[in-house]
Amino acid sequence: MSDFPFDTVLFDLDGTLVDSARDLGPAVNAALAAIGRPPVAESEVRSMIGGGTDMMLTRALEATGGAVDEATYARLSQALLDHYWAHIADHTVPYPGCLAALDELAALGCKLAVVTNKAEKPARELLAALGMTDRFAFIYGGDTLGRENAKPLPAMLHAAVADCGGGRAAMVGDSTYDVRAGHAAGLPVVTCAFGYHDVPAAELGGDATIDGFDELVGVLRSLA
Ligand SMILES: O=C(O)COP(=O)(O)O
Ligand SMILES: [Mg+2]
Repeated sequence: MSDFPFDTVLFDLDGTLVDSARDLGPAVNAALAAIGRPPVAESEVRSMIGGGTDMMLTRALEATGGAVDEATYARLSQALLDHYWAHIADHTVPYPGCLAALDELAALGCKLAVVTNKAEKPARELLAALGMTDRFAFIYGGDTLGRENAKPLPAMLHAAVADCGGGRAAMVGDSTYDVRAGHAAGLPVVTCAFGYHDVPAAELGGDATIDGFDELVGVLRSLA
């Protein structure tokens, strides 16, 4: 029996397991270009990720001249998804040390699951493209339980923990959505300084922050 304090560890995807801004940025810029808007810089896109691709599009439109009518929005949302689907893993990679940390947690007997606001289909496609699918017992996307149940609500987290067999669980994420969802689910939350957020990770209100995946297992032990 492992003395590790958690049975289940839930992970956010974008900005936590994988650095995906270099593929999400061009996708949102393809949508903006369709209506003649200027592109947003990658540094700016990074602060728009975390609420799902529609939230990213809404924020990019606000930053480049304001909202558009519903029909245009629907067209741009589809353009973004089409571009993203075609380039989902062109540049996206797991963060340094991520795979080793997942191996270590698995060896400690932890069940691992993904709880992302990215829609489930592209989340699965991305994890498959990176050869990461089999590491996770369950993969929840922002639409798996209906968009209205995406983070910051805790529904996906509750479901994923139950799927993993219950027990002691922790959440690892990079944004306010993750901290709020984790705490609403009653879980300790580790935030990732290397991810996407508009305030420093240490100010997101999580229980601990890591600067790299080499710190994750030790930090989780310290949360016991
Ligand atoms: O697609 C997004 O904006 C966010 O996805 P995440 O929940 O994995 O950070
Ligand atoms: Mg994220």
